[in-house]
Amino acid sequence: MDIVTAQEMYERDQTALEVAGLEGKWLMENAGRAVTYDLLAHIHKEHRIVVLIGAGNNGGDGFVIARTLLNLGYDVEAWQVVPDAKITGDAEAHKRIFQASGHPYRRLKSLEDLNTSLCRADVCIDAMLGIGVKGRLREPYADIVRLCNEKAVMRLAVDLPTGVPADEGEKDFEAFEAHYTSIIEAPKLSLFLQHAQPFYGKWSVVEIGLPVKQLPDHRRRLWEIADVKKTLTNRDAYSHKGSHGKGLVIGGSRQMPGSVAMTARAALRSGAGLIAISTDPGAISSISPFIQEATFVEGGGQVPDVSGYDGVAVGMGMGRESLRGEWIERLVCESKTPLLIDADGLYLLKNSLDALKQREIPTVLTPHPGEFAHLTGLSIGEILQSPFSHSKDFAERYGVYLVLKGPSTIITGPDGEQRVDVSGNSGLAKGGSGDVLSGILLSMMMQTDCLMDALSNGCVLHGFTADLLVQDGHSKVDLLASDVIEGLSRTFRTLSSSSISLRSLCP
Ligand SMILES: NC(=O)C1=CN([C@@H]2O[C@H](COP(=O)(O)OP(=O)(O)OC[C@H]3O[C@@H](n4cnc5c(N)ncnc54)[C@H](O)[C@@H]3O)[C@@H](O)[C@H]2O)[C@@H](O)CC1
Ligand SMILES: Nc1ncnc2c1ncn2[C@@H]1O[C@H](COP(=O)(O)OP(=O)(O)O)[C@@H](O)[C@H]1O
Ligand SMILES: [K+]
Repeated sequence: MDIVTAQEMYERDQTALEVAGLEGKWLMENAGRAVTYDLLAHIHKEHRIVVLIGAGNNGGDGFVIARTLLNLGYDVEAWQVVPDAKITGDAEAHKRIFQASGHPYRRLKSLEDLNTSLCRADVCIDAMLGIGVKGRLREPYADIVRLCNEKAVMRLAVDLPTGVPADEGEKDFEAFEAHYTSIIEAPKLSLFLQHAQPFYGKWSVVEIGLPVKQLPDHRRRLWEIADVKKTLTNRDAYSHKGSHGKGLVIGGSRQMPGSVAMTARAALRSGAGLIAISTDPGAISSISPFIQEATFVEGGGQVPDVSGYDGVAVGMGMGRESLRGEWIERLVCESKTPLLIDADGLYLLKNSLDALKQREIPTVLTPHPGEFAHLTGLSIGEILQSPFSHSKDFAERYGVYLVLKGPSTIITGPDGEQRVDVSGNSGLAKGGSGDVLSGILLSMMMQTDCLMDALSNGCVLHGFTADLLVQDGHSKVDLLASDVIEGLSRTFRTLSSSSISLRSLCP
């Protein structure tokens, strides 16, 4: 599923008009009807419904929604919250259809009247503003939004909750706090931003009839379990351990032995053929009981020879001694093996970023926002405000694959292509989750030809496993990173079972 900016959404409309002759009025009818049928899942016949209609095309959708609900026999009060002169174009055409259908509407004269209406209502549908919002809300929207947010009604939003910008970059806004948002055609960037997502509540996307094969490809999409199923490579009946990748995990220390153990075990649980661990000799005895299938290469003072491996993951639990920084630089400059750098490795990489540009073999960096802030010199706040553009700038500049982790993980390729994974839950907000992810990613990197697919699949497998575990057997409180490793077996069994509806298991 594509993810778009406001500008890209307008370009899609334009393409629909130019290529398929689909006029705005038709799209508005399609959008309004699709949203209505989507919202019906949350509305009962006895509910009293208020539909709030604003000045632009989102308001036009509102007239279609109000008409459709009234046609179906629901109890609806349609409120036009701006003067008549503001309703123009396609929205005005739909207002005329609404009136011609014999339905009444109310014009906002005082907030008092609307307040009375909202006090009686069970459901409030926000069709005031959508992707056209610019800057902070002006009146009457700001007052109306405050009024709605304080009422004990179910708040449903059309396309975007009024006041939430479609794009990244803006942080200070006031907005309608929806319990549910019915998104038109494609999610907008703000759905994946930590400061904007809560305004959407739960959400889903409705299709409105755009000519999908003709639309511009903005190379930014949501990656879901269905995509994983399509792209995950099968295990051949005649394969041998060498067919599934020989990986090396470099890291761990006497103080932090668990991290490499989890990375190695997660890689093997995700199908890697062979895994070796290069670590401090003093850490081996505490790691080996946890992962009997792995072999050991004595690490410590030396840069290990990585030439015999199909993939290397480096940095977890390694410590931050500057000597190791020299290693990382040598690995980056000299190794001809795909490299994944995480945790302390990222910290140490900071002084060698330019070396990344020389590499001809793929490099994957897997920072959380704090590590990405360290790498870029930006603040965590700046990263969270505009994660898509900062990721893209960085990946293109240094020629790397970047996995920016979080509740919405953004995977960016060196050519700027982006994928978003929203699987997972706050049970993963615990030390060790990132080490497990690195192991899954290492395994996927060695088994999938397309690295973007490998990384996107790895992120979804990690999050999906955590989601399965908290649905059954665990809670978000007790979940451990090592539970996720063991939970992978159920995920892979689920993926290979056609009898289970995967969609029903998605969050
Ligand atoms: N393919 C599509 O994108 C389709 C979009 N449709 C709807 O059209 C919407 C976009 O329509 P518009 O471009 O008219 O945008 P909006 O419906 O968001 O409204 C723009 C209006 O809001 C006003 N406005 C902007 N910022 C404001 C602020 N801070 N305070 C107060 N008023 C402000 C503008 O002056 C303008 O009158 C979408 O969100 C969707 O709901 C559907 O009708 C049909 C298809
Ligand atoms: N609240 C959350 N919802 C969904 N996923 C989360 C959440 N918190 C953390 N995660 C996931 O857990 C992992 C944490 O990685 P990281 O911060 O590197 O952990 P650590 O280094 O402590 O092991 C990432 O994959 C991240 O996407
Ligand atoms: K809206």
